[in-house]
Amino acid sequence: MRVLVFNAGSSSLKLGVFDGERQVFKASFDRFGPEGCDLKIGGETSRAPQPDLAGAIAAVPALLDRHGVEKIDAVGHRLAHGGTAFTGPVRIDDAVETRIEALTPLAPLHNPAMLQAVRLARQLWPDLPQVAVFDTSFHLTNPARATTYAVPKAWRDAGLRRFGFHGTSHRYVAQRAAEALGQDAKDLRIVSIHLGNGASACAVQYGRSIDSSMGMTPLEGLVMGTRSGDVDPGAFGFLQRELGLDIPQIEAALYADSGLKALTGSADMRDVEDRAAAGDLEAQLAINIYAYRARKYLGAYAAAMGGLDAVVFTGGIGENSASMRRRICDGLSFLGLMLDDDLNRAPDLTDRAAPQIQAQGSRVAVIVTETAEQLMIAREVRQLLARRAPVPRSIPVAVSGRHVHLSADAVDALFGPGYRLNPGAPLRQPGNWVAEERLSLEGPKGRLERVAILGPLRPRTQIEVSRTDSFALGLDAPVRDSGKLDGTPTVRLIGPAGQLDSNGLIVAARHIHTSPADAEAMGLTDGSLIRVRITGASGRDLVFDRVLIRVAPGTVTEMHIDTDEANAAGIRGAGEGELVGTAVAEL
Ligand SMILES: Nc1ncnc2c1ncn2[C@@H]1O[C@H](COP(=O)(O)OP(=O)(O)O)[C@@H](O)[C@H]1O
Ligand SMILES: CC(=O)OP(=O)(O)O
Ligand SMILES: [Mg+2]
Repeated sequence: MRVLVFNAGSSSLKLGVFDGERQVFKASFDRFGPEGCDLKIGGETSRAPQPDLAGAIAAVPALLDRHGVEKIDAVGHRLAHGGTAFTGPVRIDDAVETRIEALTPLAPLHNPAMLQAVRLARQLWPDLPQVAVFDTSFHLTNPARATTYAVPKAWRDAGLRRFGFHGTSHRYVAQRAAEALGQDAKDLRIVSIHLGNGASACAVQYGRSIDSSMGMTPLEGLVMGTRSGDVDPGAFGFLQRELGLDIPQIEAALYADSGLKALTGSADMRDVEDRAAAGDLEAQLAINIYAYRARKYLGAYAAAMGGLDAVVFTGGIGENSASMRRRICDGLSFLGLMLDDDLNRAPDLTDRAAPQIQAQGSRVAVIVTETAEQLMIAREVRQLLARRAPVPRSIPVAVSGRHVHLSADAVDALFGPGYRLNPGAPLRQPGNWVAEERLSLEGPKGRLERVAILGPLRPRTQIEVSRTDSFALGLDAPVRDSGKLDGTPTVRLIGPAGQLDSNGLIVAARHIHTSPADAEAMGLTDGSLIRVRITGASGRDLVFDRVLIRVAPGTVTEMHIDTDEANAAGIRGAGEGELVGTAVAEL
């Protein structure tokens, strides 16, 4: 299948034609100005007359004609804002186009050009499938504590929340970094730093985005080409009182006349670096501000994830500016992150290489790689068009009350050296049981008594509670997949023979255990995320999105939810779920 991809950014238009994974045509327009722009085709750069993005998009049909690009089977489009409505790629029809248009005020620098590309392509190829891929959807896994602004409820009810952008890029480079390290992204805590004209950092914890520096709009966070990134919201009142500016004026200036452009007169990091090297003090300050902001987010995300395994740089600046990478990473040896200057100087990024540039002995890997938004969009288009609808079937639902999995050391500490737990009632998953023994949990706020212990023993102690329980304990338990325990809070376990302070306190992410045969029959694969409708006698039916599929031989198909989720769906003990759709895949 040949897929044409439009990636309209805020300062460039990138085009790609992909035959499967192979890119057969590549072009980009950038550095727009009144006298035209740079047009890159393959590796050749020439000047073209288009002064802006709109002109470049209008010039695409002639460009494709000139280069004999034909026999396209589908078209993919990058869209910046998908709100909460678009959780993954979607076939574009009139209704989808209207919904995308409604989101334009939230991405005024991006959605208009992107929509222009959509309209042009739908006009040119009315019979081809057209697919929108959204920057925001990768970040829909962010927990509420990351997406919620502390503002009046009426504002939040109206939709004010954080989203995050550059999701296609963060997803690709995090995955690429994991591959380069020979590890599974599900075992890594990665900070992805995309520094293009727009810039954002993203915390990718065990394969999922848990936070990113852009917010409701692509204005929050890092310093960018023409955007401010973080500013005190108190600035709005100040600017109105002191300069008589109204909100549209302030907003327009924060999007288009701030960032590097405001600090130096040029939005282009190449110019800023050249001027700084020639002794320009404003350019030097701009570089310092830019790097300092990025370094702060890097440190913040290491803290948010409870540790850091890898940092990956991408985007025009992240890929090409060794000095910016150096400045961002300086002073982070306390995190175990040290750069190697020689490796950093000129990493070879050809053929999607992802070289490591950390120093010997650095605990944190540092990777540079070219982003591949167009390739990812082409993949998403192929996958969406090939996707077999999941085969609906009913799935038994089990409600997991609070429980603990203990290590052998923990059993010794709590029940006495050499103690063996007594297996009681068997669980549905073969080989698993509830022990006859119980223990207590204690946190700074309170205590939970008679907590169940599940066997067999595990290499690491893991304590699974509901969100409500975590507040009763006074601890902030993160939502995690089983076994992903680094950086989790410590809780006191109290047994008859002793007590033990152990980390490993989590709220278990909802999931479905299934066997390879059942997964095949349902059209599902390990690691995919699906949507399940829970039906019960209570009439409080609920659709759970993003339920993780865990395929393993010898398992009985069963969905596990916690007591908070069960209460919300009005089920007790056990219930039934029905597979109703597939959500976006994770990394
Ligand atoms: N060699 C380089 N050194 C420093 N910055 C560079 C270099 N090459 C490109 N850049 C910067 O990359 C930014 C554009 O990034 P890019 O990812 O292409 O933009 P977009 O967000 O529009 O896709 C510009 O600020 C440009 O100056
Ligand atoms: C969302 C965003 O900022 O995109 P870009 O970097 O292409 O401007
Ligand atoms: Mg970009």
